Amino acid sequence: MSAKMIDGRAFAEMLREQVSLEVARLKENHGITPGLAVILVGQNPASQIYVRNKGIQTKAAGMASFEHRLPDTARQADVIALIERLNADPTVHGILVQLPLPGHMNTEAIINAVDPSKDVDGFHISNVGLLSTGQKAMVPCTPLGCLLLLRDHHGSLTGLNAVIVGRSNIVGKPMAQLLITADCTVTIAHSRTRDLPELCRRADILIAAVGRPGMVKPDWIKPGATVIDVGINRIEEASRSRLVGDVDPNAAQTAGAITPVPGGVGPMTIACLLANTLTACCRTHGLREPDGLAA
Ligand SMILES: NC(=O)C1=CN([C@@H]2O[C@H](COP(=O)(O)OP(=O)(O)OC[C@H]3O[C@@H](n4cnc5c(N)ncnc54)[C@H](OP(=O)(O)O)[C@@H]3O)[C@@H](O)[C@H]2O)C=CC1
Ligand SMILES: Nc1nc(=O)c2c([nH]1)NC[C@@H]1CN(c3ccc(C(=O)N[C@@H](CCC(=O)O)C(=O)O)cc3)C=[N+]21
Repeated sequence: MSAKMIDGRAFAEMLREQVSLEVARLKENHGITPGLAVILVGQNPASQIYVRNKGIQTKAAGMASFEHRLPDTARQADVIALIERLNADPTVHGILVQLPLPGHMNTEAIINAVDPSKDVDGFHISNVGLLSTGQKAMVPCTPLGCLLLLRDHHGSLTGLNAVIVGRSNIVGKPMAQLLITADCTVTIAHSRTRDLPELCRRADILIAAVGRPGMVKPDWIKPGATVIDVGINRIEEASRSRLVGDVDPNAAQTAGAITPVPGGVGPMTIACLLANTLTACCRTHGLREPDGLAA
């Protein structure tokens, strides 16, 4: 049997369409245009592509897009001064600082300089705390995207065993919080986990967020399980570069459903960023939040 391919690209397009409609309504009824500011420090080629795509999709949704590029040589104080300016700017409802930052900068200090109500990445300690205590937070885009795909596929997630491979602050940990709130039984695995294949075989929902091409093998998957491949790995092959996930493509023969790479979680991340910007804008202005866009 071959798994159902979960079409993240199509789902993300639907989500962006929904965001566009709400943005148009906000403009029409309240004269407000949601704005997203993205800060890019340095020349990381992958980051440049992501930031460009974000700008294009932000504008396509009818929102205002502000891009701020700083050189590698910028000082941490310059980045924080810029963030403070954006915090105070009423036309900016969301602020994203593209990661990774250059090595001489303290990522935590920079993330925590963002006004939590504009923290559309959901990385600020206040939002992390709100999420982990089950309160209304800004939710990190990638885990939110995974949750929306899982809810769409399963309906209720109650009682399902979820195994998350990866414990980063941007994917693994917030993913665990969301799935706990969705009444899954959650296990987080990492590089020190013993007998990872055996643990994965117990998962009804398996989430791979590791950064190792094809690490998750077909015989690690419980027949019929849902597999969400968060990994984005660029590999060089026959002098061309292509994107692969953390899951071996042959896993589709064991899984019940699986997200492809590309075309799975990646497009959902950007769609959720736009949804979060809209949510932040509605909250700032005390307006009703559109249904179905937040966790
Ligand atoms: N689709 C999207 O929108 C996004 C995709 N990504 C992709 O997701 C992947 C993970 O990203 P991110 O969370 O930032 O990565 P990190 O490098 O921050 O975390 C990787 C995690 O994987 C664990 N790990 C590493 N090797 C193994 C192993 N052999 N067995 C088990 N666990 C292991 C690490 O364990 P330990 O903690 O013990 O070191 C760590 O917890 C990357 O490919 C990244 O490009 C990331 C963000 C968004
Ligand atoms: N502050 C911050 N927030 C982030 O959310 C953030 C970040 N920094 N740094 C980098 C990672 C990575 N990330 C991706 C977003 C979209 C795709 C995406 O659209 N992927 C497409 C393919 C794109 C391509 O072809 O390169 C796909 O999977 O189909 C991938 C990865 C967000 N991240």
